[in-house]
Amino acid sequence: MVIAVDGPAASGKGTIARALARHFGLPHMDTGLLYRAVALNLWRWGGDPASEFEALRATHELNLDPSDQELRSEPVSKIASAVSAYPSVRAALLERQQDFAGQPGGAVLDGRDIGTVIAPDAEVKLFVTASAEVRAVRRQKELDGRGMHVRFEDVLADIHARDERDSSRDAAPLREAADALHLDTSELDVDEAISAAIRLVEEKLAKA
Ligand SMILES: Nc1ncnc2c1ncn2[C@@H]1O[C@H](COP(=O)(O)OP(=O)(O)OP(=O)(O)O)[C@@H](O)[C@H]1O
Ligand SMILES: Nc1ccn([C@@H]2O[C@H](COP(=O)(O)O)[C@@H](O)[C@H]2O)c(=O)n1
Repeated sequence: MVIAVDGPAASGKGTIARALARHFGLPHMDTGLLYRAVALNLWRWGGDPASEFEALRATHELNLDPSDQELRSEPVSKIASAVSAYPSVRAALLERQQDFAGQPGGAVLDGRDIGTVIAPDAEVKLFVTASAEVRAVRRQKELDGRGMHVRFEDVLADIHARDERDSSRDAAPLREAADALHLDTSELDVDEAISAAIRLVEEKLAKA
């Protein structure tokens, strides 16, 4: 079974995807980390994020170490958002994601284009969202926890900017798939959001 989880920045899709993977005993891929790894490569060798050619070079020999704290740093987040708009960068990362989704037994993947591009035939698609303000509160708290103190207005502006870039790009824009189940977590805490997601998946499987 493949479960596709998409949604905007800090909507809680990663938290939900990890919990679904645990609940259903499936492997999980956070596809945002791939774009972050490309961004980190580019940043470390001083490449120019405005150059699609240089961004594509940064996809070569991609070593992804999810424990690398720099993957989640602000400069890398900004570069990841920029390079993810390049069609050649997306194409370079496609096979890795589709292979993961296609493994025997299935998988859970979260990102922006899982239900629309990576796994359009996924048995279950969730589109996780929350208001921009709620997402900014969550992101600010997360950054605080990592010792990075950023003004709320700046976090909110960054969320708006990322939403705009992710939804307006030509290559695999952030879109809710027509057959996705919509989950708004604005009023839900983590446990409630996870329970709601598990319920939605189980209801969908029961109908199949
Ligand atoms: N329902 C919720 N209520 C409160 N906090 C939440 C909820 N869901 C997630 N969070 C917290 O919000 C932050 C962002 O969550 P998460 O990383 O799951 O979002 P995301 O959509 O995967 O983000 P991104 O795509 O930007 O990496 C985390 O600190 C997480 O613990
Ligand atoms: N399937 C995806 C996943 C991510 N992106 C872009 O990567 C950036 C980092 O992703 P996070 O989920 O870790 O925040 C993000 O800004 C997206 O633009 C993507 O395009 N497609």
